[in-house]
Amino acid sequence: MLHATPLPEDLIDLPVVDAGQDVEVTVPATSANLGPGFDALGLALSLRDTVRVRTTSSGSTTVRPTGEGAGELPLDGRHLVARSLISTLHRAGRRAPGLELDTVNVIPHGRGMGSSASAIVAGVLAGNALLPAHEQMDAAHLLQWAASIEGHPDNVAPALMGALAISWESGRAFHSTRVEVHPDVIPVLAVPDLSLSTESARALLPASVSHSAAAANAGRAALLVQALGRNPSLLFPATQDAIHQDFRAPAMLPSATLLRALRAAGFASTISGAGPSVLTLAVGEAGASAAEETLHRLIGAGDTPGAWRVLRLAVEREGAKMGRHHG
Ligand SMILES: Nc1ncnc2c1ncn2[C@@H]1O[C@H](COP(=O)(O)OP(=O)(O)OP(=O)(O)O)[C@@H](O)[C@H]1O
Ligand SMILES: N[C@@H](CCO)C(=O)O
Repeated sequence: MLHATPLPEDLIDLPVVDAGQDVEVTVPATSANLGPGFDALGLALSLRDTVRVRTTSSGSTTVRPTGEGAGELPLDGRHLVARSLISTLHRAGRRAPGLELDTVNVIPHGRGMGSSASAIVAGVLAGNALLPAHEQMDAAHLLQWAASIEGHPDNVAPALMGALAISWESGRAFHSTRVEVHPDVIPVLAVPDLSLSTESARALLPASVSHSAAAANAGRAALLVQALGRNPSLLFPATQDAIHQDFRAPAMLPSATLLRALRAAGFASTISGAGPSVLTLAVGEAGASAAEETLHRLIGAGDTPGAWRVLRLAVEREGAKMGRHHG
């Protein structure tokens, strides 16, 4: 992920974008990996963060966050949305005359629900919208730029496009295609009160995996696209992973325990993103109710310490949305 960088001296002379602009962007949460699709598959979820950006002539950047993370996040240009916005302007050879950001955060942070990707997408889209029309990036470049800031495309792509995104890397370029999800698929999330940074979770992964594990994941990931798009009855075998969840389990033991119990009960459950939330892909309203009841029972049994939130969501069909305030 992008790290805080002070404005280098040679950027101070960049031309500014217009002051007095007022844009708003909303971006969905996402769940990446979905079991076997490590760094490739991601699903948009029906929770949205909102960011309103005004360009001012103050010469400084002020962020007013509310909701998730408020009180912990930086209130200036180090804030991830602001950093992503500012770097998008610099990429185009521009800078802001001054910025005011108001953010309403609903997506939990460090829980495997794509909060950093949503923040980056919000900043990149807002920055792009502040540029003169002929300097703005198209959809392919927005994906490329946002994924290069995040480091991998699997959250950024569904945050931009909605539904299921299949992403791949070719050389240093990220690509993605959108797949419509079967209407019976209902995501149910179990979100613990402890957070885990993606950076720490990635540090637990081995440099290589066996040929047989890679082959198993390739088959299940292919099956998962069919299961999510057309035949949800295949979701249980399609969500089996062999290359990342076990390696990360020591950093999220309650989540690993919950995942094992859910799969033993026949639910298509995975670790959401880098964890520690647990995602269940339920089928139909009855399936989602059964998942919720099972989750409450397992959490109540005391084998998974800590406080948990159970969220019955929907697959979000729409990706990030931009608007502009006038007057
Ligand atoms: N809306 C936001 N505004 C500012 N910073 C944010 C926001 N959302 C996330 N961040 C930053 O990103 C960090 C979380 O990112 P991280 O990649 O570790 O987890 P995640 O994106 O929530 O989970 P995952 O990538 O596994 O889905 C937060 O601790 C915070 O520093
Ligand atoms: N594919 C990423 C998703 C979390 O950002 C990971 O598991 O590390």
